[in-house]
Amino acid sequence: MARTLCRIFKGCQSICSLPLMKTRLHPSASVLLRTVCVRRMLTLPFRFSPKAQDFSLPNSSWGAEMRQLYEHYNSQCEEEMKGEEKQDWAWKRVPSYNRTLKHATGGVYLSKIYQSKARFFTRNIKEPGAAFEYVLFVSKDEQKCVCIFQAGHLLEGPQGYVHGGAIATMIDTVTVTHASVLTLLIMTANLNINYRRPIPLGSTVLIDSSLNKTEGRKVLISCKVTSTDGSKLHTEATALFVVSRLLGG
Ligand SMILES: CCCCCCCC/C=C\CCCCCCCC(=O)SCCNC(=O)CCNC(=O)[C@H](O)C(C)(C)COP(=O)(O)OP(=O)(O)OC[C@H]1O[C@@H](n2cnc3c(N)ncnc32)[C@H](O)[C@@H]1OP(=O)(O)O
Repeated sequence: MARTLCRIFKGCQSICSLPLMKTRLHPSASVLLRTVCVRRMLTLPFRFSPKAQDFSLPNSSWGAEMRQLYEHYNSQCEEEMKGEEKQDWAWKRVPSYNRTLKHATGGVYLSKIYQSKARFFTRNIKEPGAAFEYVLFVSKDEQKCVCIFQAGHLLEGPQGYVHGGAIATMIDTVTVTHASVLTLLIMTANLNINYRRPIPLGSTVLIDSSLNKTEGRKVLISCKVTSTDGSKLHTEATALFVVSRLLGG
């Protein structure tokens, strides 16, 4: 029991320790939601499991480019010591699980009872590297989110290139994660995508997401998919998220 409580606490801590952006929606509602979630977890007869695979860590399928970029951002995640003072991190890696509730709780596995077969869309293929291989980092200072995405062979659309729906899925995933850092319980209301240049299957690309503005319950984010050196623009998009009415907006 003590261990379980400790895990829940750590899960919530990891949510709270995610980059808290300068612009935030409903800060009190967000804290309230987190508190309510924890209370619910504690009172319901859920089964907990310590086994929560974090899919955003390197695996054998990652190519050299993916690894290099991962190292680049990951090295900026560590806390730096300057003199006596501990400096805050510039970037933070966002852990990724195959159930939505694990996302929201930072890895705490709540239940095998509720929709036990449900799996997060981008994390439901067992073979590493076969489909969506990605890792996300968020930047507190720049209010940005960057995703390194390696497109596996199961994502084919036109021969040799990535399916437009798979690209849309990744854009939705990256921007929704970015918006989730601002507030929980959001839904994609609008996703507007321009496909400029096809993405070769098996290649690694960067997906950059920037906060445009927040307006009441609305969060507007823009997103670009480019080659890893930034020279080729593959896709650009804007996304609108609406905070659930549960938060009293
Ligand atoms: C360590 C821990 C890590 C934590 C980090 C977290 C990581 C998180 C990662 C993973 C989590 C997993 C999450 C994955 C999910 C992926 C995202 C999806 O695929 S979502 C599914 C697809 N979307 C739907 O199914 C929505 C269906 N639509 C609706 O439910 C409603 O229409 C909704 C909620 C979007 C809005 O409904 P209303 O009744 O609440 O609000 P109204 O009054 O209609 O709109 C509010 C404002 O928004 C504008 N609006 C609404 N829809 C719009 C639209 N399509 N275009 C433009 N404006 C729109 C309206 O005009 C209004 O604006 P005015 O306040 O008047 O200025």
